Amino acid sequence: MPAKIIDGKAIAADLREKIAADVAEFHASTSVTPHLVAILVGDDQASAVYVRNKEADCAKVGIKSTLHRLPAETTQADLLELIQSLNHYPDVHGILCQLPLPAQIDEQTILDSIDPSKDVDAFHPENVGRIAQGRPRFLPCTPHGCQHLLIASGIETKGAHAVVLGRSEIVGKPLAMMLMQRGAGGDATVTICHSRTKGLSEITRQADILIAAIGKTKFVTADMVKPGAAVIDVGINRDESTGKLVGDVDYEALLDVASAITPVPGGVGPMTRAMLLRNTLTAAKLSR
Ligand SMILES: NC(=O)C1=CN([C@@H]2O[C@H](COP(=O)(O)OP(=O)(O)OC[C@H]3O[C@@H](n4cnc5c(N)ncnc54)[C@H](OP(=O)(O)O)[C@@H]3O)[C@@H](O)[C@H]2O)C=CC1
Ligand SMILES: Nc1nc(=O)c2c([nH]1)NC[C@@H]1CN(c3ccc(C(=O)N[C@@H](CCC(=O)O)C(=O)O)cc3)C=[N+]21
Repeated sequence: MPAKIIDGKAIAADLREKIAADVAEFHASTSVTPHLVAILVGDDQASAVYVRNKEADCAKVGIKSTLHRLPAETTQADLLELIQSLNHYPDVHGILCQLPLPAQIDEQTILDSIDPSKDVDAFHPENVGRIAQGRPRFLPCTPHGCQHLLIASGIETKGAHAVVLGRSEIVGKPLAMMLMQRGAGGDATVTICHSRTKGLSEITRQADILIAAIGKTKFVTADMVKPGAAVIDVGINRDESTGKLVGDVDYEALLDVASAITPVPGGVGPMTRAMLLRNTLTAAKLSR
């Protein structure tokens, strides 16, 4: 039987409807419009896709959004100054600084400078620590999106072997942490793989749930997947020849192996954006 295609676009649209209602209710009782500020330094490709859709998403749910586009040669001091001013500005509830940043800027310094109560990416060490301890303020958008896709598709994480490919601070590491936590969308037995992992395909073949977040086109092939596994493809890569967006897994081949799979586009990407809206509302509530 061909894999069930997990429709991230539709699941994200459902989430947005709920968020729009919550934003309206919050506004009715406080007169506050949640406000998200995104900062894009230079023009990374994946970031450009993200930015393109973010503004429209915000408008759909009644969230105000502002984009600061800074040139690729922006200095760290200038970026820090902008973030400091946004930290102090009461009308700004969420701050997101797009990664990666140009080489002259130290990412950790920048992420550490964002007020943790406005940190809608959940990248600040205080927020990461809270996630690790199982008492989150914000959940990171992409991992939360993946987890929600599993829950909404009825894929049991409890007791499942989840294999996460990739250990980045933005996707792999926090996702592994969340899948391991007690409760809904958690209670999985988690293995994390990275570029130094030996015998990768033996490990991926043990996965009931396989999550690919490595940034390599069609890296996960059919022989790496156990028949019946659920596959979540986080990758957003540009296919050199067609110019289209493609994931980290060989989607066509996996349709005959997996029990469920997310497409790219239309899988995790829209979920990331929906979770960002949710976090912006949470940040606005925190500011009261
Ligand atoms: N859909 C969405 O909403 C989002 C999508 N993305 C996409 O997800 C992908 C991953 O992003 P991100 O986590 O930021 O990427 P990073 O480049 O930060 O991390 C990639 C990870 O993959 C590992 N890796 C690389 N090559 C291999 C290999 N051959 N075998 C095993 N592991 C490998 C790396 O290992 P090591 O640590 O050893 O270097 C690293 O841990 C990208 O395509 C990105 O565009 C990202 C964010 C959101
Ligand atoms: N601080 C920070 N936080 C991030 O969360 C972050 C980041 N920096 N840098 C870049 C990556 C990448 N990322 C994407 C999110 C959604 C889509 C997305 O919406 N994808 C659509 C594509 C739709 C289209 O083609 O326009 C889809 O997959 O269906 C893509 C990429 C977030 N990231």
